[in-house]
Amino acid sequence: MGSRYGTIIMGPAGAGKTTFCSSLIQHLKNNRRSCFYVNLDPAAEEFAFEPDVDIKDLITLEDVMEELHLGPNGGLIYCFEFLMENLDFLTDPLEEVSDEYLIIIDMPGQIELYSHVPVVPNLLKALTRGSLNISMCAAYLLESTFIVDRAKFFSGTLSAMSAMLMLELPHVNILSKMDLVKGQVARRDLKRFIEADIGLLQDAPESGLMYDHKEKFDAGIQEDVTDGRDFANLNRAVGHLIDEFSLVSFLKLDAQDEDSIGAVLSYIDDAIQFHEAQEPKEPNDAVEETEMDGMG
Ligand SMILES: Nc1nc2c(ncn2[C@@H]2O[C@H](COP(=O)(O)OP(=O)(O)OP(=O)(O)O)[C@@H](O)[C@H]2O)c(=O)[nH]1
Repeated sequence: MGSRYGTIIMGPAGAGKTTFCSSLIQHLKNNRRSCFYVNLDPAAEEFAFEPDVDIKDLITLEDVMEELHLGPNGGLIYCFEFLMENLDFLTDPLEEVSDEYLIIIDMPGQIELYSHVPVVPNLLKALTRGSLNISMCAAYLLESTFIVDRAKFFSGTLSAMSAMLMLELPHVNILSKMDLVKGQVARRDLKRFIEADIGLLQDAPESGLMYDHKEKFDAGIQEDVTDGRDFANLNRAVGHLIDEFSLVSFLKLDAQDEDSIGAVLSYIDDAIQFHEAQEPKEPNDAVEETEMDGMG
C-alpha cells in the first residue's frame, strides 16, 4: 500500500483534462475530501482552482521557446527534462502531503510524452517509488466525439494503449465530453466503442473498406481499391492487437455531471486502493482501547 495517493490526468490536446481536474476537485470538496493539485503543463493558462504546485513557477514553455528557439514539442520535452533536474521543486511539497489527500496531476496534451520519450515514465518512477511511494493511477482521456470518425477513435485507443504499456501504472481510460454525444445512432455506436469492439473496423467486410471509404464508395466516388484493401488489412491487424490485449475499455465522463465524476472517481479510488488506506490503523485502535479502559 502507498504512503500517498494520486492520479495523473493525461490525453491528447483538448481532450478535457483541465476541465476534468476542476470538476474532480469540486467533487472532492463537495464530499469533504482533501486534494493536492499539481499542474505540470508549462503552457497552461487558466485554472478554476489555483494549483498547489505549478510547473510554471519553475519554467514556462513560452520562455523556453523564446530563449532556446525551440518549437512547442521540443520546448515541452526541455521543460520536463528541466523538471527532472530540479525534481525537489515537485517532490519537496509532495513530501508534506498525507495519505488522506488525493494528489491530482494535470498533464500537457502532447501525446509523444506518453508514447516514446522516457521522461514521463522516469518522472512517475520517481513519484511512485522511493520515499514518496505514491500509489498512482493514470487516467487517460479521449474525446467521445471521436466516435464520428472511427479511424480517429482507434488511433486514440492505440495511443491510450501505448501509454498503458509505457507507464506501467493502473490505468483508467475515459471517454470525455459525453454530453456532446447526441442522437440514437451515436449512442448505439458508443456502446460498441466503450468495449472497443474490433468488429467496428470490419464494418464493411465484403468490400474491405473502412467507414470513410465506404461512404465514398456508396456515393460512387472512385478510389484506389488496392489502397482500401491495404487499409482494411491494417485495420484488421490493429483490431486484433487491441483485442488480444483486452485492456482497452472506457468509462464515460460528462464533466458537468456530479454522478459521472463520482463514478470515475470510484474507479480511480479502487485502482489506487485509497479507501483501504483510510480504514482505522491498528495503533489508533490500540490507543482507543486504552482510552476506553481508562474511562472504566
Ligand atoms: N461540452 C463539453 N465540453 C468540455 C468538456 N470538458 C471540456 N470541455 C471543453 O473542451 C475544451 C478543452 O478543454 P480542456 O479542459 O482545456 O482540455 P485539455 O485536455 O486540458 O486541453 P490541453 O491542456 O490544451 O491539452 C474547453 O473548451 C472545454 O470547455 C465536457 O465534458 N463537455
